[in-house]
Amino acid sequence: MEVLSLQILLILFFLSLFFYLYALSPSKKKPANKGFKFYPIVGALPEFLRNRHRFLEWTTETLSHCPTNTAVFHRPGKVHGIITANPLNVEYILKTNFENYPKGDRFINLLEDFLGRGIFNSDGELWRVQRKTASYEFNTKSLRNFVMENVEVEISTRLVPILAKASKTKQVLDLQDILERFAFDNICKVAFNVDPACLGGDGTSGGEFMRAFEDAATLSSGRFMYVLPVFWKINRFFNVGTEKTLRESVKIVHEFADEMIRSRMEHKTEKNDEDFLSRFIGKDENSTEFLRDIVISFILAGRDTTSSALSWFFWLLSLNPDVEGNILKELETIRSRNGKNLGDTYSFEELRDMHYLQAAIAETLRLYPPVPVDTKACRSDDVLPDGTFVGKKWFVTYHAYAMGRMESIWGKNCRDFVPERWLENGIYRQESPFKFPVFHAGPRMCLGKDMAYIQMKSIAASVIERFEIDVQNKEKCPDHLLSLTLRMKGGLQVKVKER
Ligand code: HEM
Repeated sequence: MEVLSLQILLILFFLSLFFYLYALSPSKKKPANKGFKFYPIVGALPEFLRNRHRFLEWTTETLSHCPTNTAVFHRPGKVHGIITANPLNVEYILKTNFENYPKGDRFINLLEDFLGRGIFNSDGELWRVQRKTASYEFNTKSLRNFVMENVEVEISTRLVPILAKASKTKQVLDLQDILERFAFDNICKVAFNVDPACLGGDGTSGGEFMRAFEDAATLSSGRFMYVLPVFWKINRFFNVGTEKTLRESVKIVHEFADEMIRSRMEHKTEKNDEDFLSRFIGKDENSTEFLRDIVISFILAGRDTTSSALSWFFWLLSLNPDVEGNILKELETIRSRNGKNLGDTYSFEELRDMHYLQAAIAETLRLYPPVPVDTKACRSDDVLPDGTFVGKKWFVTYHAYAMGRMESIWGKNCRDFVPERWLENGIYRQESPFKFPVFHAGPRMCLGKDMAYIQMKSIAASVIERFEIDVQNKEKCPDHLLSLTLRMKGGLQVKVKER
């Protein structure tokens, strides 16, 4: 409580100072490039506090008014950085001068209590070693088959029965919650061949693990929103407030993962080696802690990303019945071409042939990227391709959400939902990952992209061909809930009806 009062006092102090100095003429020092307003001493803090609840829209508006879609950001305490939505800069940061833009200590420290130094939260040699093993495993056919199999079982034994039941009882469901449970079950199977049964099953211990994981992810990422890092560090030191909850959640997650690892190591030869943990355990030199960090990073990466994408996809579909009609037509064509009945499992090749569905999902990702902003640290002074200077230790953020809404990249209809923009003669066409960095780009590009599309297309196809999804209050765009991924505040309330 005392710590909270101290924070409030400090914030009030900064705000009073700001009003004293600038309330009557706030635009005098406006930078020439129309970027963020900033003031001596307090930097962009007043603007940040005023817009924190609409962070993505505020930063998108600002970037779209800057000549090169890049803006400098000053916060108190020597925290400087740039935010960019410029594809040339993105290519330079993520690929051309990759070594100069690591995640950096600031980012790593924020997530370290939870993620340790897993692939998602490490740089340099530690990252390289994990990346090498993981990229080999991600490209194996056996992993793809394992994923396909698990997705199919989860769809047919849990997802479809839940929706069918709700269709009979006319119950309102939170589709986002269902998709998150689906993704969590799925990624736990792939990560360590354990079924937490969060969707449908009784989910007793798995449910606790999922809730703790959720809290740990949300509270760790909440540290990004502190005005000064010292505030969360004080809370952590005294073990109060959200830091106390975070510590408890992390403990549950770590204990659950440690137990999985211990038992798997004891019964090494009994389980088949399809999941990630077994594939990494194969290398004897890895410690339990190292294995835990890797597995937790994978769960984090594969958990909320696909469910976030699909939640926004179903909301957009409810506003665009013509797109839904085109997807239904595509599915019918594939079924009749291959002599399949409604409800039969789609093979990998059939999923690959769903070009229109892929385009509709990519279009969703463009407008609602699950990882809307991503931050790196600058190792030494540099100048970006658009001429922006970046200083040593500055943060460098690329803004995937803003990039999806830039007229300079996507043209006049950049805010419209148009799957056709991804198609050339009916065939899905990839975009440059620097224009569309939704899966990151360069050496650290997402390893789970193909896995994610398999999962998203399988779920979307199975749901759309069997059910009409009636999104409640669909005209209102759901509010954003920013944790590490872009989720919907209050979930996605739907009624379903069997076709
Ligand atoms: C729609 C779904 C997904 C999106 C949009 C997405 C996006 C991203 C992004 C933006 C990054 C870079 C994060 C950073 O370094 O700051 C990333 C990294 C990563 N993703 Fe995904 N992801 C998705 C699904 C998945 C899935 C299902 C997995 C499977 C486990 C996965 C595994 C990974 C891994 C391991 C990394 C770390 C790569 C590295 O640092 O070398 N992703 N993803």
